[in-house]
Amino acid sequence: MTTGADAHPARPEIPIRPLDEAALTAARARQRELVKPAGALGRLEELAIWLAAATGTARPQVIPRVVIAAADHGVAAEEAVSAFPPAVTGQMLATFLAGQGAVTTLATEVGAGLVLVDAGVHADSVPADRTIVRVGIGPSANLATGPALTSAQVAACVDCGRELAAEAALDGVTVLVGGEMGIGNTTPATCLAAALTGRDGAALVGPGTGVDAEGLARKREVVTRALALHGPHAHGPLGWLRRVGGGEIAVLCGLALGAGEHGLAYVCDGVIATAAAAVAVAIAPDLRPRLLAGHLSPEPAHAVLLEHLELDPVLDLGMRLGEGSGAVTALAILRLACAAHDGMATFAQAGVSGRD
Ligand SMILES: Cc1cc2ncn([C@H]3O[C@H](COP(=O)(O)O)[C@@H](O)[C@H]3O)c2cc1C
Ligand SMILES: O=C(O)c1cccnc1
Repeated sequence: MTTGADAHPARPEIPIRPLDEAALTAARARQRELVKPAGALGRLEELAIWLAAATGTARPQVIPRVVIAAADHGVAAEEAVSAFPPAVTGQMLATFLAGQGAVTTLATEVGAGLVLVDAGVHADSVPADRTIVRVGIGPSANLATGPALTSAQVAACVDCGRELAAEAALDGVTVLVGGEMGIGNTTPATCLAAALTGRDGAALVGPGTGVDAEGLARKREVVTRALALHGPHAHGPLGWLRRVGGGEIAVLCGLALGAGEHGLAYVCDGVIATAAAAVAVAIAPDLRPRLLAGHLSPEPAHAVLLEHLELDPVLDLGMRLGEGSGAVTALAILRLACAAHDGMATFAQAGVSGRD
């Protein structure tokens, strides 16, 4: 396997739609007129204004879709970095299909549509269901001994994510959530967090699914080894994505980019989805204002990524699952924010006296 320099350009040109200034101004003005003291709904006001700007309408609606990308990882098979076996990735896809996973129950409750993507699940454990979108690649290679993906695999995954965002826009979706399932994927996510922020990788390693002290030490060693192996050769965010990423992370990177291209809002979940979004922002910096941090995960790399992206999480509930579960939970708050923004009367309409 080659560790030669990355051949592809670091920053392909991806046109990101700017926020809609007119909708932003109109939504801000509306908030000032609603029958409450200015600012009294706190972050709910900001959320409605943000969604107005992101979706280009003064009275925005949350029409959500969750794309769950799944992949297996050579680093999980070969370096024992997870508390669970790789077979769980495909088994959880089957659980999602049955509507019985955490994210699927939460998504049903907030009325979000779901799309499942196979971005490299082991062929012997992936469900045969025809509704699953298939990128057509296998599990990533062990990032501790060589590049995780080939350039062609990265391109196929990123294109798949961008296409799913385009389809969502055509279907009238306004808010996209990227979720993931991939045993071992906190390891690539932590590598990417270190690479993008310049922080020490070992210090960003967390327990993921709950590895013991020995597993944690092994994970730190693996992350340190991977960063040392690839650092001298990696050029730009796409180079890092190829070397230390994974299929589901590349799909979610493309999904976030696609949200930017098609004028959708994008809600980041935990450490893996946020690492993917951070790669997308490194490729296309104009994407950042379209992102919302749904929640804060206790994985150390997550806080560092959010700080790097200057994103303030909506929720801090100690959730450390992934799947998109934290972002979907935040959709409930976003929906309430929009309900108040749209449904409240103005002072004039309600016949309520304004400030002295
Ligand atoms: C049953 C089960 C359901 C999950 N749903 C999400 N994850 C989460 O855990 C994995 C990452 O943690 P690590 O790097 O430690 O393997 C990913 O699949 C992530 O989505 C799950 C993990 C398990 C075991
Ligand atoms: O932050 C997350 O999303 C996360 C944390 C642990 C395991 N899987 C996902």
